Amino acid sequence: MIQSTEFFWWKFELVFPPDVEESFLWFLNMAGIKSYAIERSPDNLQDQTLMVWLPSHEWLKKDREEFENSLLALNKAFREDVLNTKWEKIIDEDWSSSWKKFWKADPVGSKILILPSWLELPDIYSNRIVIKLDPGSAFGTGSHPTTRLCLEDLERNPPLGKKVVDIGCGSGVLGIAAIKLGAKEVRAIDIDSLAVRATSENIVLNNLSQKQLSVSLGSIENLANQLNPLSADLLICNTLSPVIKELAPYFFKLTHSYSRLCLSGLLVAQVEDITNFLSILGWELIDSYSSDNWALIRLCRNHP
Ligand SMILES: C[S@@+](CC[C@H](N)C(=O)[O-])C[C@H]1O[C@@H](n2cnc3c(N)ncnc32)[C@H](O)[C@@H]1O
Repeated sequence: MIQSTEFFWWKFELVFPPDVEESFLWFLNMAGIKSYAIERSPDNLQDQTLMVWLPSHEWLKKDREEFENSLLALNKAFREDVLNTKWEKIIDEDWSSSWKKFWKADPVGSKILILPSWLELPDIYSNRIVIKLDPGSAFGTGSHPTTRLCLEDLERNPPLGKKVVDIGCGSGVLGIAAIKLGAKEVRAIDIDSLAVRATSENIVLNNLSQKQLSVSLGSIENLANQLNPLSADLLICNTLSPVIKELAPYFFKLTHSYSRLCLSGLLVAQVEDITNFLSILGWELIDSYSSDNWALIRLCRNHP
């Protein structure tokens, strides 16, 4: 039995270059770590600091050493030099408020504002479409380039009156944006129960109804195998390239002849490979956009 006085958080910090972020986030996901924050340089080009908060009773000395060694080995694979790491004991502090201080109201594109739920709307952004977010422990603060690419794409191609499916919804940010930009209905799904909880909470925060935006736990096959799968006009999926490849065979089942796919989470270098892969499954590239080495692609069906 753990006494409350014995409990504390380990805050671990690691500085890393932006081009290896995908690998580090993938590693954290694999290690089951969902509570982290990243402090980025304003231009997203300099080294950034990853912070994770680990409960002391689950992360004993050997676990922390193993974790740090695996991260450093990953880092070495990309760079010759080993970057500094730091462990800090955080006593009497709730991790969920520790990372909140790294968040600000964040304008995206020309119309959207991501507003952390604990902040007031700054006057200068009062004419923007506000998406209130409390990400809980789920990915999707809107600050990651892959999420921004999706939000900008929704802004460029507002889904007016459309039915949308959001696979891997994280905090629900994309589904909420889709509704606020005119979508009729969004079905969101995620394999992570924390993401489903965060999305449910963010639906309420943004005064949306379950009819507008519904969320469920599972993967694409759960949606596709439902008695009445939604025939989506737009399918959004922001996750990594290997996951998109796994999900792709289900895209036809959830869409119709004139549907569009909006896929993000890809590295620019992966676009050609994934486009060729999707072409075999009946999807044709319409557009691609990139930011900081990340890419988003839009596709339509190349046959009915
Ligand atoms: C990069 S995050 C994107 C979150 C949010 N959509 C955004 O754009 O910020 C990817 C999300 O996909 C979820 N995910 C990964 N594999 C999945 C799968 N096979 N089916 C559904 N969700 C999945 C993860 O749990 C995570 O929440």
